[in-house]
Amino acid sequence: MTQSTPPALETEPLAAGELFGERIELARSFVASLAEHGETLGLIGPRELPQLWSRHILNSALLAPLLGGRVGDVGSGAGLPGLVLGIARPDVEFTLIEPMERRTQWLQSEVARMGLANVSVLRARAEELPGTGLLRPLDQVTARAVSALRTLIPLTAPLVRSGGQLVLMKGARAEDELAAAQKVIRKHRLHDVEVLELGAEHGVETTRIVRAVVDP
Ligand SMILES: C[S@@+](CC[C@H](N)C(=O)[O-])C[C@H]1O[C@@H](n2cnc3c(N)ncnc32)[C@H](O)[C@@H]1O
Repeated sequence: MTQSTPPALETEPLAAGELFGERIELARSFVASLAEHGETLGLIGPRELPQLWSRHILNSALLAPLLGGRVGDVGSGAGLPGLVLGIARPDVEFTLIEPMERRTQWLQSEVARMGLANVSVLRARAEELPGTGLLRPLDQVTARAVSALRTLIPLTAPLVRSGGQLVLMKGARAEDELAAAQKVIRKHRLHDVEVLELGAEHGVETTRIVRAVVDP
């Protein structure tokens, strides 16, 4: 019987230094830990290793310049984008909101291992948080690969203070999802809705962000 060789971890792209600056060692440490444990813990698939830096880590880090204040990341999973952003932006306070126990344990252990004082983990479903007192209204909410905008906006907008922002990572279908979400955009009184394309400025795969101001 032949044994297949596990796919190799992607070599760190040049843009990583640009995006993480002096935090690059912490980013490397997170990538190494995710590469070692991610598949066993069901956080990433085996085919993700050859694209771990470019498809996941740098893709998440692209949001860093858009953030400030208190930020919640809904559905963090392995830590994308919230934990990566917590590494890149130690001046911003992040709450990683994730309902699955195994994933929150992973997030908590990584936060403790890297000593990230600006990152906390909350085991919850986003829609169950408003009114509980567990989370003060946030300045911004991020999310990546959680659901289509039509369902994501009702999960995220109630967590944001009046005048705060949604910063939602979307792929090529951003405009289609926006068209299908017009009803919830009106219901949650979102305005200044825009699609930003990020990545080209760092020579990495581009990603599309839907950003909107919440005005309840
Ligand atoms: C496909 S994974 C994406 C994880 C990560 N954001 C990424 O980009 O790799 C979706 C994550 O959203 C979480 N999730 C699903 N519904 C949620 C909800 N209502 N509130 C908070 N998190 C939720 C799931 O547990 C899961 O970890």
